[in-house]
Amino acid sequence: MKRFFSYYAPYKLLFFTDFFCAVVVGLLELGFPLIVNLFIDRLLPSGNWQWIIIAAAGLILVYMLNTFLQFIVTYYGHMLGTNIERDIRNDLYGHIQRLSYRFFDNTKTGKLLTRLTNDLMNVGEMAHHGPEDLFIAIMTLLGAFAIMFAIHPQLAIISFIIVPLILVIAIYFNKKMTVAFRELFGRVSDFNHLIEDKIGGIRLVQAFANEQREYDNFKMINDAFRQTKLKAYKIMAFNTSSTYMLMRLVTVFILIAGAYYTMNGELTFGEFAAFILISNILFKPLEKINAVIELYPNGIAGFNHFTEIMREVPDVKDHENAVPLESARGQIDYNDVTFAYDDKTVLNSISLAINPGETVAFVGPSGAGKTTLCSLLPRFYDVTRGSIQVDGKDIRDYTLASLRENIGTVQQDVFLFSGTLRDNVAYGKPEAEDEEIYAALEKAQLKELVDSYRDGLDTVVGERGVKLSGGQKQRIAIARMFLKNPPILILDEATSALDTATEVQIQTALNRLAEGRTTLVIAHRLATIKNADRIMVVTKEGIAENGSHESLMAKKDGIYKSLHDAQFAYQTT
Ligand SMILES: Nc1ncnc2c1ncn2[C@@H]1O[C@H](COP(=O)(O)OP(=O)(O)OP(=O)(O)O)[C@@H](O)[C@H]1O
Repeated sequence: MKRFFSYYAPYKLLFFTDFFCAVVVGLLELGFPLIVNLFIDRLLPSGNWQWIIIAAAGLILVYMLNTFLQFIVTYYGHMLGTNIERDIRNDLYGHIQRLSYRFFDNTKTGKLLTRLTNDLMNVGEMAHHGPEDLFIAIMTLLGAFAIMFAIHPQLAIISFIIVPLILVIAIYFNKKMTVAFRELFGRVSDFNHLIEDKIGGIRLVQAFANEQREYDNFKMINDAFRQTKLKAYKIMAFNTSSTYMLMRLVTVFILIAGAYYTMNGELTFGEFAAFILISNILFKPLEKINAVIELYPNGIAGFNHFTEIMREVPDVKDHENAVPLESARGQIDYNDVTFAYDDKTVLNSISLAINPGETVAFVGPSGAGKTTLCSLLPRFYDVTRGSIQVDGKDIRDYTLASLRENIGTVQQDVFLFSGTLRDNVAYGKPEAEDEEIYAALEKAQLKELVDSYRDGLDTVVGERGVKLSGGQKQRIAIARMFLKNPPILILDEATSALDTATEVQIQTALNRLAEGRTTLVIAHRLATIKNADRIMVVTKEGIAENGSHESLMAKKDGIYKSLHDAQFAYQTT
């Protein structure tokens, strides 16, 4: 709660203006029955039209003022809620971005989508309506009671007897709704996950002609979503209708008891009318309290989900005395490195040294841990035991941002953002001039292609770059690296076969990119790494072989030699 209210701090003025206007609106509403009372008991018997018109004109002024205040309450009140929603969303997004690979390995994107959208909309609604409506409702109830009590204490007490019962019922249903809405939120997030997964993979679905199966699956989840929603709405309907019934009972009570007191001469006609009108006004705060109670579970569930994610601590982060890595020379040392994903040990006591400017290729069976080994260098994960050093210093002693600025990664599965070519190439250097971008494209063997597009650098690449071929995407990733110009490179070689011309283009671009940088290549096709300074064979047991292509080929029963021979035999068949 403390955290929730801290979001109001920057908007104190907005909050109090909105609050003040809402209080005045509530008070002015209460004035109307009193004016009717005056009308019936004083002005009507006097027969003085002048006073009647003055009173009517006064009433119009009051209504105009109220209309203006209502506008402020509705607009600025929602502005308050939206501002808070925006701030919470910014904090959440900022935090999510800092979380480590491990978090994303175990979290569904659809869930995060729900947290950032639906959940926070509900929090915004609660932020606006929660405290304000509750306070105004309680104030109006007390004000109404005070007026009724001043007119006729006994009738006032009779009218209010049911109010606590209405509140008790509302609280009872609120508890039930909290449970129902929590379930509903879970369903929304499953739903978003499903949509994200299946629409993202629509090409695969269509390629396997699995539309019907996916549609049936979707219908099933959609139905479960509907069921959960109906459950929540049923509780809501019980709450609304039982409260409505009890509130109408209040009117009947007032009618009967009021008629009795009026006939006994304890109440004037005007006071009787005022009582009935106030009982109608009474419904408003009760309905408001009810609405807040309906809103509350949504908002609380949303805010709880928010705090849950905010409590996630990134397992890879800067330590207090971390220093920036300026421009790395590129000396890399793995010292007795062991690494496990959760409880699955992938790397065991690996030690290796790479000299500045050297190109080292990692080869080995699939799943041996080549990618994992390289992803420890930019600290996508931290080592479980041992240490990795860059230029003689533990990478955990450098600030994370500076370490990653010094390392460029070209992944086998190139990710492009939906935007233009310029956005994607200049992603690592947004301030780059067009000439620089073109120079990078040239080095990546892509300039001709970009020139052939009518929109040049402004060509839209489609979602995840669907409008480009695999080879083109690879070269965009390479161009990105030319622009970023890091001293250390990690190249996760594409496994997919490209045509010879494209392969030659990419290889030329990669060789050029590797020049003068310390380069770690995760190699799948051995033909491409013959010229690497050194080749290391990674197996589940560790680095099994280490040397140049020639020296490894000279080993009679060497793993590299057998891998190489097997690939060569496969390619020539
Ligand atoms: N994020 C992850 N969470 C849990 N286990 C993982 C994760 N990434 C990889 N693994 C597991 O770690 C092991 C090593 O995977 P890695 O991708 O490093 O191997 P690789 O040698 O690069 O394989 P390939 O040549 O097929 O790309 C595999 O058994 C894999 O299943």
